[in-house]
Amino acid sequence: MTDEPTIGFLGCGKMATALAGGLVSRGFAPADRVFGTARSPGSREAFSASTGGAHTFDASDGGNAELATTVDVLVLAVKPYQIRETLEASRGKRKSGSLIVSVAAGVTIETLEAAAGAEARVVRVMPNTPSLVGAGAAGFTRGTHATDADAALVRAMLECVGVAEEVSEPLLNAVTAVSGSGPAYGFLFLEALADAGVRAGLPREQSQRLAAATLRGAAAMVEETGDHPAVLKDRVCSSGGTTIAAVAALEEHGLRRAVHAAVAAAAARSKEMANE
Ligand SMILES: NC(=O)C1=CN([C@@H]2O[C@H](COP(=O)(O)OP(=O)(O)OC[C@H]3O[C@@H](n4cnc5c(N)ncnc54)[C@H](OP(=O)(O)O)[C@@H]3O)[C@@H](O)[C@H]2O)C=CC1
Ligand SMILES: O=C(O)[C@@H]1CCC=N1
Repeated sequence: MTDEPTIGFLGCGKMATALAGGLVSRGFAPADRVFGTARSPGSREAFSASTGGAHTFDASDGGNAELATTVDVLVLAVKPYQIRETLEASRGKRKSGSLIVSVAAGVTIETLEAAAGAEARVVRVMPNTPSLVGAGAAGFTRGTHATDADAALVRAMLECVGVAEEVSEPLLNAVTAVSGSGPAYGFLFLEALADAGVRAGLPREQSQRLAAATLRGAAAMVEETGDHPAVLKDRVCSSGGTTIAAVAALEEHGLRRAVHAAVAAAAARSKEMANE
């Protein structure tokens, strides 16, 4: 493999577009070393636009095989139920020495290796869509034949667009539930906070800007101070003040229970998908 590997996304939908877009805009790979495949022109055009012109192949017209032949890193980014079939179809067509990276939720290393063929080097990744803006959070686990160099390459890719944690495979269900699906929880909370601000009288755009900057600020405080979130929360809560009144309302309405239930549901679903 060269210093600058070619990276191909088999399936160029929402996750592939976010990851590829982030990798190109953050300088991990120039657009002419990034490729994608999909069946519809719409998917391919959106991928190309978000990556500054990465070339795409038509999956309905032999494009998946062309991609497999072309790239050093083959990122499987179709729906989980399509992974086995598309990976089996790439057998005997993949570029010599290429690395397979799957971003599919719930599809195990065992399934990937069985579909890819003997000795295939596989890394399983759970990224998230904020990769597009360099604020991703990902977990990954290496397959039986993946080398230290493969793991280092995947880590470098993921760290170019955010943070990356190597975990044992069973923990990928938890990673999926916390950071893979997590942006949706953040967006839901942010939408609710902005709505509530509108209800309290703020114009919509101002409320949304304030809500987004506040959540970003809270996350940055946790990351940059290393303080426990509870300590930071306590510093906002003046005795008899506004914040503790709001915190009490959140506790009464079951915020913590709701978050626990959400993460447990996502982790259970991820585990279940391994058997589908
Ligand atoms: N969305 C997210 O936040 C995250 C998703 N993931 C994982 O990423 C994967 C993709 O999810 P997501 O991006 O959301 O889904 P999308 O539906 O947005 O993307 C799937 C892509 O696959 C293409 N496709 C379908 N069939 C084929 C085929 N036979 N050959 C090549 N391409 C094909 C689709 O385009 P077309 O229909 O035009 O062919 C589409 O571009 C999933 O496995 C998911 O678990 C992981 C982490 C986060
Ligand atoms: O909802 C899903 O199944 C995918 C995996 C994590 C985020 N989106």
